[in-house]
Amino acid sequence: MAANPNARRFPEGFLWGAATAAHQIEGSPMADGAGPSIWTRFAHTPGMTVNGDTGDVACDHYNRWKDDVALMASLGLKAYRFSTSWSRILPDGTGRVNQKGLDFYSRLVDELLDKGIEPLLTLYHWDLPAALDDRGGWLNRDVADWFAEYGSVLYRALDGRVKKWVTLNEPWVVTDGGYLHGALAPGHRSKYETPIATHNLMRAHGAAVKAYREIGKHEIGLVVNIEPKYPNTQSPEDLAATKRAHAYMNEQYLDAALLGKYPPELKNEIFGDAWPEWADEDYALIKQKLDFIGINYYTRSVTQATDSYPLKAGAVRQKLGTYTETGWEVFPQGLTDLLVWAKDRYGNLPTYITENGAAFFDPAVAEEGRVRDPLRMGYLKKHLTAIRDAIDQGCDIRGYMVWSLLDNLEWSLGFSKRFGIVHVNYGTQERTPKDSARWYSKAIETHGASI
Ligand SMILES: N#[N+]C[C@@H]1[C@@H](O)[C@H](O)[C@@H](O)[C@@H]2O[C@H]12
Repeated sequence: MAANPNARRFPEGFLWGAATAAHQIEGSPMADGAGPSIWTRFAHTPGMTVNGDTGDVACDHYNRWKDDVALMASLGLKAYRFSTSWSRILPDGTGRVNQKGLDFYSRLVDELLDKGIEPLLTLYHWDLPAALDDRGGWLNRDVADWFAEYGSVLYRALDGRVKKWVTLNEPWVVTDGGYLHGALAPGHRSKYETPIATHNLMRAHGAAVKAYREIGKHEIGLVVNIEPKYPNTQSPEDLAATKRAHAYMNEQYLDAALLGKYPPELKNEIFGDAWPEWADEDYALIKQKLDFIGINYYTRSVTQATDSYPLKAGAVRQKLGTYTETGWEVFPQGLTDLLVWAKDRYGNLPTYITENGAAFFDPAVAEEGRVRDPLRMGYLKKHLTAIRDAIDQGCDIRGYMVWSLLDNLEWSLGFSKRFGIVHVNYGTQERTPKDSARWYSKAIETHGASI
């Protein structure tokens, strides 16, 4: 009997989209009165990025935004997740509003709506105003008020046209990369600063949600990157290491936001005396009702005990695994496992997969204008199937944003890794939809039946 094509359709209202971030695609970081961000400074610091790549031009989206929205519409996208640059809106981080910066995002939102594409706006995707970093940035408790002020400017200007807001993108990466290991802006390497940055990020998240409840009338949530940890062996050491890694990456931020507490492993097994005691009112600020959570999923980690600092846990490369250009194992089952874990732990909140995708070596644009990227198509197919499986297990998954719409600036990796379903020629800025974009368009058109 022929398979029922509707058997694999996604639920009615499932939101199909793509994601980007301001610093990674916009370029023109100082245009029209904008102030520098920590990434403007970090990328211009010799040795901090591959080939010294910066966001000075990136995908020139700041100038090409209208054509990029037309491209999204041609692909049939129903939603577009993007971030706003805090220092375009508030060049000094607080106080004076740069109207030209606000106008850029207002025009972008109107164009998206005109094309029938729902905007999902992320307030913070790693590009803290340099002026605030000079005042301590995420290490200064005042940052919660600064962030709420920034969010409020945007809420007042855009709420109603924007109906899905995100406070933070991946706070774990902000702290682990920017404060513990120094691989990302602002490039600090301190076991003592990391918990403080974490806590202030979560206080800022809470303050921004509170401000939204006073101004906004729609939905707001938090986006986290989580990665399932599977023990390499059943030895006590590997099991304990896996538990630590899971608490540090997967439980830490959602527990704070949704349960009003941090996992005990953070103080007892990872940070020790570097983990301060926080006041109860901080937890009350952090734990705000959320309308949804966003999960960014890329890979899993088979975990073993190591002497890594301070986690004492590390990933084991799988001999039979398939790996992406960023060294991440392709493991779609991990997405299903994680979604079920989050449902069971946090009570099946409405959830969006706010990022999922892969960097593979893509061939150049062929003469006939094609970019053949079968590995990326296979990755997307497997992970959308994994989401479908999670939905069948009762998870309330509301949408999927492929990372990324465009090849773009991959932070410290510069332009060396391509995640886009659309190829970008950085010399000419020409956009060319890859085979994966055409495949994704069909998936959207058939609501998943063609996957
Ligand atoms: N690396 N990588 C790809 C992707 C990155 O480009 C995004 O900005 C982050 O939100 C998240 O880390 C994922």
